[in-house]
Amino acid sequence: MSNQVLQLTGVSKTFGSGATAIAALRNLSLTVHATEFVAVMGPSGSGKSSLLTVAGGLDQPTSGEVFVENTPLNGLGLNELARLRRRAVGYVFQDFNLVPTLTGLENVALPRELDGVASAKAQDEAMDALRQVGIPEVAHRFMDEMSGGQQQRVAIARAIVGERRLILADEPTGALDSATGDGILEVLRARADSGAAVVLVTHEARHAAWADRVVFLRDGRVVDESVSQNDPSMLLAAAFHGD
Ligand SMILES: Nc1ncnc2c1ncn2[C@@H]1O[C@H](COP(=O)(O)OP(=O)(O)OP(=O)(O)O)[C@@H](O)[C@H]1O
Repeated sequence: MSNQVLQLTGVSKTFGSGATAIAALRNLSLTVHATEFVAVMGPSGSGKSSLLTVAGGLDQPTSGEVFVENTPLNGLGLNELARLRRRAVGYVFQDFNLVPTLTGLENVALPRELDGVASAKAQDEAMDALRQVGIPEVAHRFMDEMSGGQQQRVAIARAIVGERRLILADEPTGALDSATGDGILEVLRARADSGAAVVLVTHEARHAAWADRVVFLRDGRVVDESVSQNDPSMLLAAAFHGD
């Protein structure tokens, strides 16, 4: 299907080798289409973050293939991979990964400018993204002048700026109070509704209710998938599987 934004086929990821090898992902396959919002849940160590880093081309699978917008990542050189990541993939890291010497606005505009968008346009887009996550007031502040929650929202704005088609978010609401966290889920949902594919790692069953589908991992494998938004049985399943 042409509207596949992310496809993992038979992906395994092993850290280390020999007796101490750790299998983080085992023969995992997953397809996420445009307009789809998928929540990934599972116990600590089940491979959720590994799934995201491999899906976003930040790490290579040990075996199997990853396609982003039908482009096989393993066929790309480093520069091409970096370009594809900037253009197509918005990534929210657990530890935000913001540049401390840049302002909030500059952090959000940076990937667009690196991609050749004129500075004024990149800054307009960045301001729009900061408004969407509810913090236009931090545009001209540096990281050490922001709360943890504000930094987290800058990281989310950077991931959604410029209409990226694949949004990968690793526990993006961790530093936020529940009302602000819900606001972020709303932003991610709206991104999916307007054409992006969204993959969210979360521990919170409540957040999974925003998703079209919940994928449960255990020991690096998909052990269950629940479909249908706002289905109470899905919430129960999510609560059961969460740790
Ligand atoms: N860089 C690494 N080197 C060695 N082992 C790793 C590395 N990254 C992850 N692992 C191991 O791979 C397995 C899966 O880790 P991963 O971080 O993907 O799980 P997770 O489900 O995201 O966990 P959490 O919910 O605690 O963040 C774990 O056993 C972890 O210890």
